[in-house]
Amino acid sequence: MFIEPRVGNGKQATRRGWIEVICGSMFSGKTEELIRRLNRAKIAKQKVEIFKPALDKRYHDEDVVSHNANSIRSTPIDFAQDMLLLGGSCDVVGIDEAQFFDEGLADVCAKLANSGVRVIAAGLDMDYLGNPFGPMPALMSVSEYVTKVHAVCVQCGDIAHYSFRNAASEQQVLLGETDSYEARCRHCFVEGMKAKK
Ligand SMILES: Nc1ncnc2c1ncn2[C@@H]1O[C@H](COP(=O)(O)OP(=O)(O)O)[C@@H](O)[C@H]1O
Ligand SMILES: Cc1cn([C@H]2C[C@H](O)[C@@H](COP(=O)(O)O)O2)c(=O)[nH]c1=O
Ligand SMILES: [Zn+2]
Repeated sequence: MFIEPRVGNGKQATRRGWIEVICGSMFSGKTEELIRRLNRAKIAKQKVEIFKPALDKRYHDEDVVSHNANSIRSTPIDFAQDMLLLGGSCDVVGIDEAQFFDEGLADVCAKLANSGVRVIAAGLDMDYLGNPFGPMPALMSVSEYVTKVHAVCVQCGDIAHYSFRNAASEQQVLLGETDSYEARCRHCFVEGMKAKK
């Protein structure tokens, strides 16, 4: 389990920020883990702001909601840049569905962290083809902490780190749940991709 770091010699003149990334496939518990960390920050009476891409309105217009119905209030925004205005005065900024943000995300998160904000971003590291998703690789490379969480393969019960798409669409962005996706291990993902051809 991720434990909030508290390091340093206590002589720092200014607040220090950092970036945490929670990544993995669909159903791997990214949103649950994000909500857990943000709730702990709220218990510590820290000022918390949560953002999600405006395009993700699967469960709720504003809330970030996990597959097992945990939720937390968030602000939907269109551009990563919007976080600078709203998140700059916070102790902690949470981001869900980070893969849907524009390529400016890593830079925005770095700016927030440099100004003393703790940034926690959750997102898919790979799309349905198994390719890196949007700004995630860049974000992971500038982060202090990367936690990869795993789902359970619905085919064989092994650990899953792929999101296998059952729907016909070949667009990278296709919002959905178990209607269109299943968590799969490497073996079952490769078998599924072969069967599609
Ligand atoms: N194949 C699966 N493997 C693991 N958890 C699953 C699976 N399918 C559904 N779930 C549910 O999804 C929850 C995780 O949801 P969530 O945090 O929203 O995941 P993510 O944000 O990574 O998609 C689990 O606690 C479990 O209740
Ligand atoms: C793999 C993949 C997923 N999506 C969509 C499907 C869901 O709406 C979200 C992921 O949500 P989760 O909280 O991680 O379960 O992303 C997509 O648009 N394209 C893809 O390749
Ligand atoms: Zn499997």
